[in-house]
Order: sequence, then C-alpha cells, then structure tokens
Amino acid sequence: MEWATEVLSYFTSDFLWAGAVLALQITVVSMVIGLAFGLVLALMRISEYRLISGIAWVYIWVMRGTPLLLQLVFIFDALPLIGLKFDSFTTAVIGFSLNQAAFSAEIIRGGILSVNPQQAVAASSLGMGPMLTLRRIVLPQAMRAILPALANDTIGMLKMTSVASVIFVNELTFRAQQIVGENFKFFTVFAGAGLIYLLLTSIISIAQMLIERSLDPERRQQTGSRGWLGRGRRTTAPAPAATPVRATKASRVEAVRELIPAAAPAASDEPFLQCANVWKAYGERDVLKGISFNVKPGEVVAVIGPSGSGKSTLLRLVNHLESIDQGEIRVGGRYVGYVKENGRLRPTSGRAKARAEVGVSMVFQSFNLFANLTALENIMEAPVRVHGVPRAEAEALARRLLAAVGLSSHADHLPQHLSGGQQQRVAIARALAVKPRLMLFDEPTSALDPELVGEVLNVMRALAEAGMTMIIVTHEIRFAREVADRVVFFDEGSIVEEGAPADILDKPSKERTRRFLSVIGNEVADEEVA
Ligand SMILES: Nc1ncnc2c1ncn2[C@@H]1O[C@H](COP(=O)(O)OP(=O)(O)OP(=O)(O)O)[C@@H](O)[C@H]1O
Repeated sequence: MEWATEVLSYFTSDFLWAGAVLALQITVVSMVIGLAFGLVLALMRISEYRLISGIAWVYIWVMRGTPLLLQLVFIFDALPLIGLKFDSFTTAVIGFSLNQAAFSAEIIRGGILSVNPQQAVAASSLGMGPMLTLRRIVLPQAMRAILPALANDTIGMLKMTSVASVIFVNELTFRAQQIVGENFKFFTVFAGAGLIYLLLTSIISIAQMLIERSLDPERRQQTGSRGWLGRGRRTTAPAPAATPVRATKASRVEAVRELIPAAAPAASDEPFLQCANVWKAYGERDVLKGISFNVKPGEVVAVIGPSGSGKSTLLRLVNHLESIDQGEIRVGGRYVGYVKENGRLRPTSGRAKARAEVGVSMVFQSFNLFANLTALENIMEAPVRVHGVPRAEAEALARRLLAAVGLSSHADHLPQHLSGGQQQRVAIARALAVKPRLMLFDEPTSALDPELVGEVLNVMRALAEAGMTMIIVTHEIRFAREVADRVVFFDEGSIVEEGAPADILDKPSKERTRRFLSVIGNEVADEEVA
C-alpha cells in the first residue's frame, strides 16, 4: 500500500494545495463577475430593441465560438500592445469572466424563458416595474432551471483553470505536472491532485444542493425558512383562526365593503372610464374597430361576445398591457402610461407605475398567481413593494382580504396547492390589495371546473354590491343578468349593442346578439342537463 501513502502525501501536499487555492480563487471571482455580466447580457438578449439584443448576440457568438485558451493568450499577449498589461492572475480572471459571461447569459436567458410570461404580465398589472418583477418574481422561479447548469459550469471552470497555465498561472494541474516532471510518478501525483479536485467539486455540488433546497418554495413553505431570493421577511403574525369558508352573503359583502372604502368612488354621473374611438390591430387584422364606451363610478359592466371578438384586448388596452393604435382611453380622467402630444398619445416609460397611480387592477382567466409566493405573500407583494405599505400593515390587510374571500386558513399555501377556484379568489384579493378604483375581470371563471365557478362569482357579487367599479368579460350570462348594471355585446371588434341586462339578454334588438345568446343559452342548458 505504499502507493496509497504516496497518493495521500500528494493529496495533503502544501505545494499542490497552494495551486488548488489559486484555482478556486480564479473560479469564484470569475464566476461572480461572469454571472453579473451574464445577467446583463441575458437581459440584452431578450430586449425588444434589436440593436441591443444584436450586440449581446454577437458577443456571445464570439466568446462561445473561440477557444478559451486563445482568449487568454490574446488578453495576455495582444492587449499590452495597446497599453493594457495585466499579471497572470488578473489575466486569468478577466479571461474566464468574459468567457463565462457568454455561457451564463444563455443559461440565465433559458431560465427566464422557462417562466410563464403571464407571471410578468400579472406583476405589471399590479404596478410592479420590470426590474422589480425580474428580481421578485421571474428570477426566483427561473433559478430552479438556472442553478444546475450554473453548477455544471462552475465545476467545469474549476477544472478548466489548468488552461491558465499557458499564461503561467501556477495552479493545481500545472504544479502536479511540475512534480511529475521531476519524479515521473504520474499515477500517484495525478491521483493526489485528482482527489483535491474531487474534494473541491464536491463542495460546489453540496453548495448547489443547499441553494436549490433554499430556493424550493415547497420546502420553504414547510420549514418556514426565508430563502435568499424572491421572498421577503417571513410573515410573523400568527394565522388567525380559520373563518368559515362558507361565509354568508351579507357578511361577505360587509367584509369586502370594509376593505374598499377608499376605492369605491362617490356616486357621480361623470364617467370613470372613457374609451373614445379605440382602434387596435394585430398585424393586418383590426381587432378593435373604433370602440367608444364609458363606465360610471360604481357601475358594473358585463362584456359578452363570441370568442375572438376583442373583449380581452379591450381590457388589456384599458390598463395599458397593450398599446392603443388610435383613439384614447382615460381612467379617472388620466391616461394610463401615455402623454398627449400634438393630439396623439405617446406611451411613456413607467407604465406599471401609472397603473398603480390610476388604480386599475386586473384579474386574469388563468389566475396568474406568483408561483414562488404563498397566498398571503401574493397579496402583500404589490402593497409592500410598489406602494411602500409597511409589512405589518400589508400583512394585516392581506389577512383581512383572505378572510373576505373565505380563505383565511390558506394563507401559507402555495398556488399549486390551491384549487382553481381558490387561486382565483386569492387573485381577486391580490388585485384588491392595491386599493384599485377600477377592477377588470377577464373571463375569471372560464378556466374553472363548473363546481368551482360559484365560489368566485360569490366574491365578485359581493364586490359589485360593495360599490366597486368593474368591467367583467364573461360567458356567465346568468351572472351578468344578476350582477351587471349594463351589458355590452361585442362582435368582430365592434360594440353591436349595449344596455340594461334585461334589454340586451332578453330582448336584444340585433340579430347577431340573438344568435349569440341562443348558442350560449343552448350551451348553458346542455351543462345543466349534464
Ligand atoms: N398578442 C396578440 N397577437 C396577435 N393576435 C392577437 C394577440 N392577442 C389577441 N390576438 C387576436 O385578437 C383577436 C381578439 O382576441 P381577444 O383575446 O381580445 O378576443 P376575446 O373576445 O377576448 O376572445 P376569447 O373570448 O376567446 O378570449 C383574436 O383573434 C386573437 O387571436
């Protein structure tokens, strides 16, 4: 076993460990710089500006397409010709960082693209700006896809530091070669060095495992740990006793009314929402063709119409999730993220902020709760991060909102552990937490199983009775009849007719409306039979 003793002696050799520490230093520093630069490149790559994304693409193309060894030699030998001279260690760090940035950029971009884009849309609708959304919602979810690939790269880089010997960096492999050059004991020297590499890469693997565990929302939910990305301070208030899920109608209305006093505008005939001659096209196709309609404070408007008629598009234009081609929309007398110049609307930066200021909130068909946050955190996110509400206050509000939608006992549940109906009720609570003055509902029950529709409609009914101004795109004709003050029938991007529910739904004046209602009516009848 003489060889084993020899391997052990090289494994514990100070000379080799000095090289290992150098390799580790290069790896850690280069990885940190490479990651930061890689994040910038990834964001440039997904930029809508082609010049910016093109610059990033070219950089990544060059750095990934040329050998690291050449890059190191270039920095070491060629840059001094223009007066930039670096020592071996600095050259290695610069070379590895620049090279790693290209690879990290694509890994990070892949992670970002793996996150459902609707998460960012929902954040934006709550007034969260792009960087806040990236930091709080997108990156925490993307990290699960990013981390394994980054850990691979880190391990790869640690071993690749041996390439730096070409510019005289005296790292581990280089040192092992020096020993072998003297004693020719290939096996024992390289085995000792190999064990050192194995130990260091094992530490990286363990770090990867710990970070992955700390980012796992399920695990953090169970252990109550804080994690280091994407979650704020752990909520501390004890969960109140669960309120009965089946709150009475009166108590629900009362609870909701208490939570939106500031949001419910005083009764007035002045329109709160004004849409004037609104046009929108996607490509060659006009989706909205000169829509004009108003909504008064406290009014509930149900928008109905065939699939593809432009109903959702109108909602997205109202809170500027899409931009208007022609015409204008004003909410509370203000443009949402536009300024008027020479008679035309020009989009401004900071649309999310404008949405928050005007007070428009939206509830989506597919709920779009933030997957990395619990129900309570979903509701607290915008008040704390956008409106600067102190955490304790935001948490108290969030718990009251959860109680109002009958979900007190689900505060610490992640979205994936809630039924569709529960998720939609949390989404409504989240939309209410920013004290909106106008609520937009985009087919809020369409993605739900029939038995879950009622619980969501009950919450919306309570909101309507509490005086919230609402526009509801819906196929729930009975609900529209019962709750809406006005029904607007859309077809092919135009308003065909509008009026009181009894008029539009029972005795429509237009043939197109009659045909639509008879189809919908038959579907409802079929569902009832089923
Ligand atoms: N981002 C987009 N790019 C291209 N076309 C789009 C986009 N968004 C919507 N459309 C198209 O615009 C038309 C209107 O869509 P919209 O979602 O507003 O209809 P809708 O009346 O809400 O329909 P549904 O009830 O099925 O949701 C559809 O033909 C749709 O395919």
